[in-house]
Parts: sequence; C-alpha cells; structure tokens
Amino acid sequence: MKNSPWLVIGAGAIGLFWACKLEKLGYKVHLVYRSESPGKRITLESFTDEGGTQEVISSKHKVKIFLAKELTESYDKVLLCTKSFDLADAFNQVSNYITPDADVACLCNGLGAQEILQESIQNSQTLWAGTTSEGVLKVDVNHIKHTGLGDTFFGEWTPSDATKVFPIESLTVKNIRQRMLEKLAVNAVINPITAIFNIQNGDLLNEEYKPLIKATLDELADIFTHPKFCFIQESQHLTSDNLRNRVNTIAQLTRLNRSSMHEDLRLRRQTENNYISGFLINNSPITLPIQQLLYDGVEFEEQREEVKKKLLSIT
Ligand SMILES: NC(=O)C1=CN([C@@H]2O[C@H](COP(=O)(O)OP(=O)(O)OC[C@H]3O[C@@H](n4cnc5c(N)ncnc54)[C@H](OP(=O)(O)O)[C@@H]3O)[C@@H](O)[C@H]2O)C=CC1
Ligand SMILES: CC(C)(CO)C(=O)C(=O)O
Repeated sequence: MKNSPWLVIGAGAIGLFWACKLEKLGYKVHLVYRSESPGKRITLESFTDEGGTQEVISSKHKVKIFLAKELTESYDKVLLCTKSFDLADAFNQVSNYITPDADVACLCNGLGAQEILQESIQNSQTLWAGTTSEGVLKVDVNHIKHTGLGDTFFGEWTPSDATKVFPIESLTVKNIRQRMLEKLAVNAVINPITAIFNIQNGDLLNEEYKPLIKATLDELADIFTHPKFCFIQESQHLTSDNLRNRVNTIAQLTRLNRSSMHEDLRLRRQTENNYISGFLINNSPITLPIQQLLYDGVEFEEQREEVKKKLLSIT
C-alpha cells in the first residue's frame, strides 16, 4: 500500500501540512499546485511541549510537485485540500489520472461541496469526507506553521454495506456526517461573527457578544433538533447547551487566532460563506434570521455596518 504515492491536491496550508504528514508516515507524495510552486522541500514548524518547556521544531519534507496538466501516472489515493468552492473543479481536472477503485478524500470546511463531488466520482471509487481541528498557517510558498494541535477523521460520505477502512486506518470513523455537522455548527458561529466584527476568536467570549452568541446558538439548536432537518439523525444531539460548550471551548483554544473567514475577508479573498451559513439557510426547514444577517454581513461589504448594528442590538 505504501508503495503507491498519495496525490495531494492544493498547496495551501492544509495541503502542505498533509504532504508533510504523509511523508512522515512513510508515503511518497505527489503534490498538485495551481498558482505558486512550493518547490520540492516543505518546511514545517511545530511546537513540542517536552518537559514543560515549549520548543519550536522545524522539519523539512520532500515531495514531488506538479501542475495538473503535467500528471502522467495513475493514483489510487487522492487527498483534496482546497477550499469548498474549488473542490469539484480540483477533482475534475485530475479525474483522468485516478484509478477506478481509488480512495478519494477531501478535507474542506462546510457542507454542500461533498455532495457535488460525490456526483463526479465513479461508483467503484470511494469518497472519504474528512474534518480536521488542526490549525495550520501558510507563512510562505513552501513554509507552514502548525498553530494548533487537533484531530482529523475520515469517513465514507455515502456509507456502503462493505466495512471499508480509510488508507490510514486509525483515522477512520463510522459517522463522519455527525462530526461534520458538529464542525459546521462551530464554524457557523465563530467564522462569520469574527469576520464581520474583525476580531480574534477569543474576543467572542467578551461580554458585549454574549446576547448575540446566545441567540445564534439558540437558532442553530432549533434547526439541528428540528424533525424535518435533512441531517436530523446526525444532528439531534446539538442542543443549545451542547453547542455553547463546543463554541466556548474552540474560541478559548484558538483565542489568539483569526478564523479562516476573518482572514479571507481581511485579505479580500473568496470566503466559504455559501458552504457554512449559506448551506444552513438553504437546507433549513425554518427561517433563520440570524444566519441570514451573518450571511449578508460577510457577503455584502456595503451592508456590513448596518448588519453589525442589528447584531449588537439583539437582546
Ligand atoms: N488552515 C487551517 O488551519 C484549516 C483549514 N480548514 C479547511 O481546509 C480547507 C483548506 O484550507 P487551507 O489550506 O487553509 O486553504 P488555502 O486557501 O490555504 O489552500 C487552498 C489551496 O487549494 C488550491 N487549489 C484550489 N483549486 C485548485 C486546483 N484546481 N488545483 C490545485 N490546487 C488548487 C489553492 O491554490 P491557489 O494558491 O492557486 O489559490 C490553495 O493553494 C478549507 O476548507 C479550510 O476551511 C479546516 C481546518 C483548519
Ligand atoms: C475552528 C475554527 C473556527 C478555528 O479558527 C475554524 O475552523 C476556522 O477558522 O475555519
């Protein structure tokens, strides 16, 4: 199994991180980039807590890099590490180089893109959806910093009768949809609010945001526990209290970080809004006035000041 290389698509923070991780696990890695070549060596900086003192360790990892049009081999293990809005195109551009029995994995935030990707994948191939709580920052084209320790899980997006295991067995879980909904819930609170108010994740714990956070969590709990919600089997445990614990914990653990959506707005890049608040609005059996305000505040710069006032006037 380890003889055939992994094809990793996307040389962003997560793609470079997984290229290093797979190389450390003993796999060969072929990495596809789109705009900027990362070169053949990637530097990964991570923290250790050896004997109570925090140290930064830097390691170098060798990968082979390609533009999609330069590929010639066929791959049976593929890991897509793009943002959700690029996922289907990124797969389609390499689909001729993927074996009919391949394991195809994706690791993007939000929901909606996985279902579109499933439609492009052959029945004989397996789509593994993944979710990660690792924090990674790309500081240069070939240099990443591991900013937060976390876990990563993969599960079959459309579960089959056969008990399949992910090529890295220890990362396999049975109900990936449940884990993805839990992550979606956290992202639907932290990402748009930090982006709209231009604050770090930890600032959400400040007194001035308490009524807004409470109202946002209550609204999310109403969808996730609604009998007509399409993922009710996987989401019914997400009550307001359960969500509050998750959001507070992540806001605390990542208190000095900017959320990915905050960073995208700051750098005027496309956000994953359509796959977070947008997904919830489009799939909710009830109207979602707060998610709609959050969606609009992220999407439409000219409405942002007005949206902020409305969000802060929630009691
Ligand atoms: N970074 C983090 O700590 C975390 C990220 N995530 C999620 O992981 C996903 C990836 O995040 P992240 O790595 O930070 O995002 P980045 O924007 O840093 O990286 C995405 C990369 O995908 C590349 N890409 C897009 N389309 C293609 C294509 N067709 N062919 C080749 N490469 C392509 C982009 O290339 P180009 O440079 O040309 O734009 C970019 O380098 C997101 O959904 C994010 O929400 C989840 C948890 C933590
Ligand atoms: C968990 C969180 C909110 C950490 O910042 C994240 O996933 C993101 O920024 O997209």
